[in-house]
Amino acid sequence: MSWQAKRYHDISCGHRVVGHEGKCGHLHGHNYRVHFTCEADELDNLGRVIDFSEIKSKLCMWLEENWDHKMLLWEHDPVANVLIDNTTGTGDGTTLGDGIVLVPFNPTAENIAQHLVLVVGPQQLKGTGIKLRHCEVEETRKCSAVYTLRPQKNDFGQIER
Ligand SMILES: Nc1nc2c(c(=O)[nH]1)N=C([C@H](O)[C@H](O)COP(=O)(O)OP(=O)(O)OP(=O)(O)O)CN2
Repeated sequence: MSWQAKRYHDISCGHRVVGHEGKCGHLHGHNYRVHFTCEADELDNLGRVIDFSEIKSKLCMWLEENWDHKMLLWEHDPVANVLIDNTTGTGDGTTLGDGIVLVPFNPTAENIAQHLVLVVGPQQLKGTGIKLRHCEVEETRKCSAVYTLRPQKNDFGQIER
């Protein structure tokens, strides 16, 4: 038996998809909606998977602090390498390199969802006994991608949820 608790969060990010056949290879942005699904085998003594406010503080706030209003670029993207070290002033106290976040993947919705489940979830939920099982990343209200953590077998061949 398992339970799931869900919360979504909205952020705005720039990105580009390296090698895209069409317009998505250009620098552009989205109002992303990210849906987090947390899972537990047991409920706590109040009957919760995890308090909704903890999903907010641990996962939604991670998005807010790390990615919101930033430009997500693949670390191997040649455009990123031009921008990241660029200290050319823009006249308002910022530089062209400000707000660039290098990520270790081409920033499609699929790769963003996978990174959140495999890297950010375990880091942010460490010690809680809760898993980030599933993440859906909406680029627009029409289009989204989903990554789901599959149950794995332990050394005894038992399914570990
Ligand atoms: N499977 C995926 N396909 C695409 C992704 C992605 O992350 N995963 N990303 C993009 C682009 O980022 C693009 O901005 C979105 O593309 P698209 O839906 O074609 O464009 P619009 O939102 O402008 O939709 P219109 O209906 O054409 O206005 C592309 N594909």
